[in-house]
Amino acid sequence: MEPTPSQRGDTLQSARLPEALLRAQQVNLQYQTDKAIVQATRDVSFSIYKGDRFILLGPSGCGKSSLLKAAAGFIKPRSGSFTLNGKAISGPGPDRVVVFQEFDQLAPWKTVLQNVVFALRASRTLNKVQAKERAEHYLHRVGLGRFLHAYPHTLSGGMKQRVAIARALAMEPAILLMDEPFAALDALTRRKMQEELLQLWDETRVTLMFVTHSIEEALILGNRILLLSPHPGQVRAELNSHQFNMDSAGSEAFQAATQRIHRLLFEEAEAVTTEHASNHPGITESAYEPAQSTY
Ligand SMILES: Nc1ncnc2c1ncn2[C@@H]1O[C@H](COP(=O)(O)OP(=O)(O)OP(=O)(O)O)[C@@H](O)[C@H]1O
Repeated sequence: MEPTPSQRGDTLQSARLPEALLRAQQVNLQYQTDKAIVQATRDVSFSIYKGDRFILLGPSGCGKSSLLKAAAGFIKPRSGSFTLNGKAISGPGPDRVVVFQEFDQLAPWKTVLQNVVFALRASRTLNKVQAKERAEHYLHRVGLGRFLHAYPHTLSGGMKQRVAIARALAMEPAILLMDEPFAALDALTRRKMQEELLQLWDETRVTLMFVTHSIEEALILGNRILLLSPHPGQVRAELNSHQFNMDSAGSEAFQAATQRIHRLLFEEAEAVTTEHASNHPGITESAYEPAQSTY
């Protein structure tokens, strides 16, 4: 049967991509050192859509952190551009908040609550009462309601990281930029934090850009993964991975996806192009699919 005009419209609508929230176009990042110019990334392009859990995955030194810093506005591309909602990124802003690895993210002389309130007050959008209410709300959300008045040195690594995430979420940014946020944690805590991040995402649908060099972490957390080649980082492939979650690790499809990503990352580009995504039920290539609930 012929589709009705409205059905045809729906099909066209669903085939159309949404506007990108954050877009990198042909980004070349370089560092000038005493001795030489270090090319960190070469012509990297990608688009992150609202609600994505977008992962930058690649070996050490491929430029993941540099891309995140450039998206945050801390460093400027040598050429190419970053845009947020179509506007060029020219410096840091409250619409992009970064969570780093655990080390020293919190002021040790401030309580948990004061740390979050301070960040909110610094952005000058909330008064004292509003900032306190917002801070308490997000600290409860990450399960730290009983630790509002604790000092950072009395918290475990995982709890400190939760404060940093609550502080970032409390800023209600357009995108949360996370640079290996769980890398310094032990394996069990890391797994718990991954689970909590997915739960938080389910509740908030915050857009995430997440840097990791762990294939497993990328598959568990991401709905889309950008694979970068070894130094200097170039885009190797872009994959959809929303079908995996905390419970998938160890499954056959998960193992197959892990092996395939490993090959894509570490084998020669020519060998990679001979392989086709349809041979691998675990992950699909390129075509955008929005993030879905992880439970
Ligand atoms: N401040 C800097 N000055 C000079 N070179 C730098 C600087 N920061 C990074 N680089 C170089 O740029 C390249 C990319 O570094 P970057 O930290 O972005 O990689 P990465 O993929 O995040 O690595 P890792 O996973 O080890 O953190 C590397 O060769 C690195 O040595």
